[in-house]
Amino acid sequence: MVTLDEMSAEVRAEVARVRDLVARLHAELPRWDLVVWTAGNVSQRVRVHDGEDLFVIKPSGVTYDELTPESMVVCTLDGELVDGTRAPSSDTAAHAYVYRHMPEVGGVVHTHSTYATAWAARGEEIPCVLTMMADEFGGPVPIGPFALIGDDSIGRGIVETLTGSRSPAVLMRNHGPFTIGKDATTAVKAAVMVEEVARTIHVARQLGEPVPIDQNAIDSLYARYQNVYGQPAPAQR
Ligand SMILES: O=C(CO)[C@@H](O)[C@H](O)COP(=O)(O)O
Repeated sequence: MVTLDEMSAEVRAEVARVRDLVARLHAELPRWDLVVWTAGNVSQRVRVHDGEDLFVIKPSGVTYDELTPESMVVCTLDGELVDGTRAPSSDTAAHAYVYRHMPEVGGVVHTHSTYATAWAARGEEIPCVLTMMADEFGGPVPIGPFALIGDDSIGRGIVETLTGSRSPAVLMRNHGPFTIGKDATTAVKAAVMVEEVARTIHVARQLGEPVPIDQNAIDSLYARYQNVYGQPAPAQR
């Protein structure tokens, strides 16, 4: 087993930075009411230029108020422990599978947020009937297959469902949302947004049938939000 101490100073410095970031991002899950007790987890890939990538994930079953950068666990993309004093998340295999099969993904988040998980319990995708959905998801939020925790099943379901999809979120049937992003911050944002739209559309459906948005409008909204929205990128010096 490779250990972190055997790696370059550059890798060790990047692992320390990602540990701090992932520990701070875990606090966003209870902050946005996306988890209770120890449910959910966040990870981020550590890109290693002259070797195999790693990723940082939370330790299993540790309450959010006890999570620190030092408690974060470092694993290989095969889910093998590289550094950490505690057992890694029970979703480590799922995160690892996503990182192995979706090289563009830098962050993975799992929550049990109430409304998104309610849609997962019914195995029904969230229809794209809000401009916010078109912005963030580029269409509906899809349902992934039922899969037991502990092996590659969940990871395979995430990859099979999201490969080729605009959506950064998948509702794993009878389980809950998993989100991906270019980094963990982006994946946490997707977790916050999928809960928001799940709740809003649930409320809308109590009052009647939501009105669909024309596909051309969805495409236009998605392109604007993904490429224009927000502050312009700083000019290259
Ligand atoms: O969904 C499950 C268990 O069904 C897990 O994702 C828990 O929600 C978090 O597990 P740990 O990350 O604490 O191991």
